[in-house]
Amino acid sequence: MASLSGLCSSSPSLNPKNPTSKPIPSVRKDFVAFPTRPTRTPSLIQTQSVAREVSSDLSNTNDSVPKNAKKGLEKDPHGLWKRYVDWLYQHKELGLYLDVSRIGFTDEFIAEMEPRFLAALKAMEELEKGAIANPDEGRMVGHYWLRNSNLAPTSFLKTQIDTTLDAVCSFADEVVSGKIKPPSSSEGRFTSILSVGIGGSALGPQFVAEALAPDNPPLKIRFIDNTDPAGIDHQIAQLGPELASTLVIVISKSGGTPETRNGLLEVQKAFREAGLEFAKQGVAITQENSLLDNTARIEGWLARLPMFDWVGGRTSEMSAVGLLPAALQGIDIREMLAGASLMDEANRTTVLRDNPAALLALCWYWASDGIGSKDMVVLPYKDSLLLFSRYLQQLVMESLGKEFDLDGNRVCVNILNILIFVNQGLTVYGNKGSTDQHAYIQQLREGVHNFFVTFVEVLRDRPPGHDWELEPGVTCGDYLFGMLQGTRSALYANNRESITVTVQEVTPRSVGALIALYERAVGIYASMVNINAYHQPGVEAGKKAAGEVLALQKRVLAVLNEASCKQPVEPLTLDEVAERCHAPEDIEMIYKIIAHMAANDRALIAEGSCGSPRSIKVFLGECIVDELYA
Ligand SMILES: O=P(O)(O)OC[C@H]1O[C@](O)(CO)[C@@H](O)[C@@H]1O
Repeated sequence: MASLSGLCSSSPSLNPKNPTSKPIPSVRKDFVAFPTRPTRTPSLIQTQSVAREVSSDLSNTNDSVPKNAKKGLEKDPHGLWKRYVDWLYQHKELGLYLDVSRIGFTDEFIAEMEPRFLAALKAMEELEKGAIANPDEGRMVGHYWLRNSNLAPTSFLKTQIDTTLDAVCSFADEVVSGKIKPPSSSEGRFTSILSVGIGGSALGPQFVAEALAPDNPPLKIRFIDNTDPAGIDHQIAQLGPELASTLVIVISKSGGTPETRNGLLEVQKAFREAGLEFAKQGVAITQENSLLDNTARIEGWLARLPMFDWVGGRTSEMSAVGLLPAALQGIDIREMLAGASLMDEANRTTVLRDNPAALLALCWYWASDGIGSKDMVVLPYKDSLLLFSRYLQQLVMESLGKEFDLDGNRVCVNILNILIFVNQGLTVYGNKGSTDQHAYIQQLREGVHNFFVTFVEVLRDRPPGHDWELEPGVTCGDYLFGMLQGTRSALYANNRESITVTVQEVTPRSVGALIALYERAVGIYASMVNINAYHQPGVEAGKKAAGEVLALQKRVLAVLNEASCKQPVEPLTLDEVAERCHAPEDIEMIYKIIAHMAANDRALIAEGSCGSPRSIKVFLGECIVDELYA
């Protein structure tokens, strides 16, 4: 019998199909139920988060989840106030507070986690010094250098960072001042930005625009962040004649992401149709010599700015990716960088109580048992921070959602003396308060207990001089405040844990600090659970499968085209198409391809209907004489 605490190697004998595997017991924390103060043990996790494989004959195990029992949450008001004061973190210069008192961690837990915390900080130190912190891709991880280039491990990298920042600032200044202008707009200056990019090449700029863009920015921003043709058409239609004064920023680290390429091609077509010269209005932000970079260089685009190999997409907000769009909207990017840098500084201390990112990571670990057994609901009580949860979704989930740890093992946990494999991750969702009060907070208060909350509080309601009392002694912002505090209390009363991050105001400085806080918390948490936070192997699987679907579609088209070029036209059943494609096992996908083409008038159904796949006979509307279809 193996030790019952730990990380397990992925031995083939643990395959779910292996007959030696035992069924997963249905275990829920609620089974250890106490009416007011539930005692939870970290080794009991919710069934929805457990993996499918179980074995009681495991080797190579060690600690994955501390075994100290979770105590009930403090409910005594004096005890709670003491806990609040004892653990309250404040960053004076940033005006940022972190309250972790409503997470129920114990002193024993902190003591038990200390070695991991210190090891994680050591790993962060190495990372900042330029270690290959992303071993799979053999890359350094250098987003922290972006806000303090003196930290860059070589003078070459420092110069790259400084030069790029200067280039971003001067290009933005020249565009905003009208020195760089669109070639054929009556406006005489650029008025809009159309940002084309996806994932980390969109989410940061979207979050920052929503949070910080002034009401009347020098350039308004729009985004194309998908390959949805209707969505793209909508953005272009909304621009209308303003396309002539629109700066198109195409952002892709790799320079080869299909959705972004498609967005670019669609926008270029719109430019052609409007009689505009795209190159004079196009900017590329990408790695040197990527496909996008080469295209931009050959076509002579207005500007090209670099993305660095050592900056991941989801941590690229402080690179040209986030800085250029922000600067063009009149956002003070040096303040954003300063906020991030101050936060980074704070997160280097080995004193846990003074390290906000480590506090966050420990809370996540406690609340989700170090295996993501609970979701993180992010609730900013401020409209302008609406996109924070969406931004964090990628930052956290793409970083932490991993099957294997850094040693190539899968995590396993002990549930009632049975070891169960779990994949790592931490689910993030949320919108904003108090809007969500009228949507899903009912479930948070009384429904399935599978989450912890992060409240984001902004102390300043609106700029000075604009406030008024809509009833005696009470402003609109007081209501928002009351809703936040009320929800926090009501959730806690029902044993729902929460963290509260408070900032004075939503400013470039505080937004920079928030981004830096979460970037570091993710890094520390990943170290604590021994995973690579900086790669995304799972995303590749979906991309590869999408490529295979498109390759199959081309074969389907060729087969249909051949039959449709016959005289008379030969409508084919799905079985016939699959057989001629030499892909009988892909018949369902072939059906979906044909149904999609038929819905878009690119294939004609001769017989039957898409609701009865076996009845379908299909052909193309015209015979295409093109070698691509051969
Ligand atoms: O900037 P790129 O290379 O276009 O990638 C966009 C996004 O795609 C991903 O690689 C996932 O597919 C993200 O990590 C990244 O932010």
